[in-house]
Amino acid sequence: MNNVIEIKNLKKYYDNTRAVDGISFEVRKGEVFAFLGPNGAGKTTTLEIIEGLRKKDDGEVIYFGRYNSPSDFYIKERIGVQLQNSAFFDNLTVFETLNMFAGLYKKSYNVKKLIDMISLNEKRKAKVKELSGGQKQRLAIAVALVNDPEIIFLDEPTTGLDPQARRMIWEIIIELKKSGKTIVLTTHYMEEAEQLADRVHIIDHGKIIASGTVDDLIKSLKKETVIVFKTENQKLFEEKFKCIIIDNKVELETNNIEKDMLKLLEFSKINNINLEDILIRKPNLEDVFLNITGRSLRD
Ligand SMILES: Nc1ncnc2c1ncn2[C@@H]1O[C@H](COP(=O)(O)OP(=O)(O)OP(=O)(O)O)[C@@H](O)[C@H]1O
Repeated sequence: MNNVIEIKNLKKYYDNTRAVDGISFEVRKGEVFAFLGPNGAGKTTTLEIIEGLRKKDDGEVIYFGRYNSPSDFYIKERIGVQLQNSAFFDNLTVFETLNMFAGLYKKSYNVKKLIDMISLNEKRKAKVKELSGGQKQRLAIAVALVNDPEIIFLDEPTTGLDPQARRMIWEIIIELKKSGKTIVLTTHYMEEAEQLADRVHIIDHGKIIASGTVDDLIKSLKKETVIVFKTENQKLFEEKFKCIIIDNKVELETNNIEKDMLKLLEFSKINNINLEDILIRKPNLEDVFLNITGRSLRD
């Protein structure tokens, strides 16, 4: 039995919003499973239903092949949850906070080791209110680990953090995977999914619109290269070459870079148009999302 979680036809509607619109997937033991999607796609709602924090309207959540209630004590002892916004007691120290949470479980991780794991040793006596955003987020992950869970849910663990703080969290997640934990992660950062995930499920308007390994998803585009440039005449290129405009740049996906590059340059010369900041890159998950939805992940 390799699936630790199976989700069947999950639904959650709010008035006119189909927050989760009939999604099914499974999470395999030991993998980093990522939900990638823009704001409002339904990631948090899905996660919170699986965690037992929100009620579903329909569908099934099955843990370890047989338990269908996340609020069962058996399940609670085996999962760890980091919410998108965690509220801690401002005046407790890092050590006191973790010690308090550890006291809630039958089995708990050694708090000193946990502090080591999240590299907050120097801050163990600091009060929560004195921590930086990245340090607070690492504390939130440590709280999720306090019961030494088999499955860890991380809801947008690096949102709003600077690149260095983000990397520190990525390293913690990589170490957790190495130690055999299963990690379910949501993110709207394509790089995060690319760096960490064994399998990515792209979610939009409450539906899973693509899933697979990062490589498989990118290969599904069937394009080898993307030419990116800036110009003041974006519309002209959009019409003539079926380019996409994203972040004020023009992007052309191609399987024949020499031919298409020449065409672009000739066209710009004939029409006396300047092309600036030309670069060539490999396709990424952002392109996958764009090709399916016609929108950018960051819209
Ligand atoms: N309690 C609620 N009442 C009404 N609508 C809600 C509620 N919670 C979520 N929604 C709506 O459901 C949709 C999905 O929201 P959800 O928070 O799950 O998305 P998300 O992908 O996690 O986005 P974000 O990254 O912004 O958190 C959104 O349109 C949101 O406005």
